Amino acid sequence: MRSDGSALNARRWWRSAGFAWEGLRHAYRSQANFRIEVWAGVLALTVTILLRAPLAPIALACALVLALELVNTALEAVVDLASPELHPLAKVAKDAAAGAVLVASAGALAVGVAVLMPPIWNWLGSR
Ligand SMILES: Nc1ncnc2c1ncn2[C@@H]1O[C@H](COP(=O)(O)OP(=O)(O)OP(=O)(O)O)[C@@H](O)[C@H]1O
Repeated sequence: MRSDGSALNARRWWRSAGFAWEGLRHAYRSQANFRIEVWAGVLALTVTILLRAPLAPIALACALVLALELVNTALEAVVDLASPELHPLAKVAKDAAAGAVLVASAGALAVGVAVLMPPIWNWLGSR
């Protein structure tokens, strides 16, 4: 009984993970900003690892920006579905979601500068 339930849960989890992966692929293909943020994140993580700087704040900042960009993409799709015509509330929804990405990006930039600048200065000074 119990093992049946676990097997079912594992299958359901993999199915949900597959849908989430499809969402990520869709965002990467259709959203230029998401592609830029993915590669900026890869660059930031690579530099962090090479400089042996603290990884957790950089990884969290990158994850926050990417997650909010995905939510922004989802919200844009829902707004376009619900309100194909121009509507002031559709504008509020899209602008606020874009604002959330902007706030997270500014925060991530601040974290990146605070965490990476000291080791970058040290590295430059030692050359
Ligand atoms: N249905 C709508 N009603 C009112 N204003 C809208 C509507 N759709 C879009 N807008 C306005 O146009 C702006 C850009 O909308 P759009 O859907 O092109 O978003 P975007 O951020 O450019 O999307 P993408 O990431 O796909 O380039 C919105 O932020 C909003 O101000």
